[in-house]
Amino acid sequence: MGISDNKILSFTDVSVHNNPKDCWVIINAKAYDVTKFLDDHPGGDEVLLQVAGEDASEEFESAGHGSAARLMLDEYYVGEIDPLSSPVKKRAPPTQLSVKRNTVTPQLPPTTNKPGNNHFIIKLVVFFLALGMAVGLGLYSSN
Ligand code: HEM
Repeated sequence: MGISDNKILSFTDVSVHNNPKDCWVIINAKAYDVTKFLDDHPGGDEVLLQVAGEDASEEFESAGHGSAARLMLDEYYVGEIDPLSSPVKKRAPPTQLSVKRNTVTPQLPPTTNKPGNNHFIIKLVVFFLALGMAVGLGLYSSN
C-alpha cells in the first residue's frame, strides 16, 4: 500500500456515503466502505450507521476493537483523508439517522400510576360500604 496509489479524499467526499446502502466511515484518517460489512459487524449495523459518512476514530477506539478488527480494516479501505479538509458531522441538524439514534436511547416508561380521581372515588365508596356494614352490624347485634 504505497502512498502513490492511495486515493486522497476530503471529509466532504466521505460524508455523502451516509446510509445503509452506501456506508463509509473514517478511522484514523483513512476511509472505509463498510456497506457490505454492515450485516457482519459483531458490534451491529446500528453503531456503524450512526457514524456513517463521518470520522468514527473515537468510536472505533473506545469500542475496544482487538487485532482481528484492525486486520479487517484493510478489506474495506478506500483511501486517505486529506488532513487539510474540514471534518463533516451530520449530528447537529436532526436527520433521519439522528431520529433513529434517539429510538435507541432508553426511554423512561410512561408514568402509569398517577393518582387519578377514580382511585379516590373507589376509596370513598369502599369506605362508605364498610361504614354502612359496621352500622348495620351494630344495629343488628344490638337487637
Ligand atoms: C471497518 C470498521 C470496523 C470493523 C472492521 C469492525 C470490526 C469489529 C469486530 C471484528 C468486532 C468483534 C470484536 C473484535 O474483534 O474486536 C467488533 C466489535 C464491536 N464494534 Fe466494530 N468494527 C468496525 C467499526 C466500528 C465502529 C465505527 C464502531 C462504533 C461506532 C464499532 C463498534 C463496535 C462495538 C460496540 C463492538 C463490540 C460488540 C460486542 O462486543 O458486543 N465498530 N467490531
